[in-house]
Amino acid sequence: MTRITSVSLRRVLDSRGNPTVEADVLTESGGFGRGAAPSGASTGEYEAIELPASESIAKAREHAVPRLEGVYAGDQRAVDNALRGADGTDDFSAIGANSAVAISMAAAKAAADVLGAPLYQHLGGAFRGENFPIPLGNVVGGGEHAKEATHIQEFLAAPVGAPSVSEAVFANAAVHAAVADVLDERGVPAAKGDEGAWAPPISDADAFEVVDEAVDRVEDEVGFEIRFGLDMAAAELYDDDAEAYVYGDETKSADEQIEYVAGLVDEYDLAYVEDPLDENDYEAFAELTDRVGDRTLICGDDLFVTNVERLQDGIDAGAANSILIKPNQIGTLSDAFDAVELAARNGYETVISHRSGETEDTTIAHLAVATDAGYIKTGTVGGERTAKLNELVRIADDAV
Ligand SMILES: C=C(OP(=O)(O)O)C(=O)O
Ligand SMILES: [Mg+2]
Repeated sequence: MTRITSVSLRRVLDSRGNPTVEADVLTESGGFGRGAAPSGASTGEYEAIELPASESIAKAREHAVPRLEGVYAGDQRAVDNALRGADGTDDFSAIGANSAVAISMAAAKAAADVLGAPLYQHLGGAFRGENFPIPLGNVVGGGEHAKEATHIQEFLAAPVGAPSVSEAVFANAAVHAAVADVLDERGVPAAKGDEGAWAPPISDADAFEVVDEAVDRVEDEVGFEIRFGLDMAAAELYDDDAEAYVYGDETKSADEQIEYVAGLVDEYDLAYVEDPLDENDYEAFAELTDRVGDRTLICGDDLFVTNVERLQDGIDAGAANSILIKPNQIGTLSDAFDAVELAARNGYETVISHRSGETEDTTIAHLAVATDAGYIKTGTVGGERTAKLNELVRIADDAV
């Protein structure tokens, strides 16, 4: 029996030290699941709404919890429909997407617990667990995740030739360490940003050199192909009034930005470019994808916000060839699955992603395996990041 008997909610710390929502779901037969909401810093304009943790908890206790009692935890759509019904808005602004996503994930885990199956198998079925995503590892970063560092938000190691997920995870950690060596050799001090990437006070051009060198060194060491990619988080660089992308004292028009990114793809053989353009500019996304989409992934994060309607607009426009999936951007696992399925039906690659504010929750590692995602973006070092990476290693080792 997987009927939900209780849902409890509490405030816990996230990796930035901010309060976030944790949910516990219990079922009639003693199944237990716990989920915690992550939180973004460079959030997209069209994301579901996160409320202050205390307010979200109070609203969810009043409106959602009574509706969830008696619902089958194993029927994820019923759980998520109950959450949507309790909220009554399109963007979870009534109870908060933070409580919604924490409950949605906790219910899935409670159902898996009742079944005695790993979460990825409950979500993805019996034939999942053979394919693993390539982890994209943030090794240098700035933007909204670290002040006085690069304008580009994330430089991401992409160990595309790794023979196993474990070797890929360790390769990314080695690139992270090699970046520290290269920075040290150049006499550049570096703190870390929100996701554990190095946040050196250097130009974007210098960061490309540093990451390229670090990747080369580790590639020589491990003997398989490692490339790198970017999350430009360009909506954060875009100034609506100036109609330009602002890089400190320099600005670029949309055409110049397309030219710049296309040049970077070729110069550095980039495997992946996320949000290279503003979240409202489908047309520019389409132009860039037309130019370089045959040799790199152009991924929409703030552009699509895990939302099937925005993704469909992108598919119609030819904008991008991949989508970032962040369950808290949309509020439930069912909605996240719908976005993955629409993407897959249209030949878009999927990249399951963490947020810059994270917890020890490992749901996204299971989600990536369950959905057969090509990639996962979940950092490189730091406890809240390694929680997901180590879970992937355990799933591959059949040890969850
Ligand atoms: C993980 C990201 O950052 P945030 O969680 O701050 O949106 C991102 O932009 O992809
Ligand atoms: Mg992003």
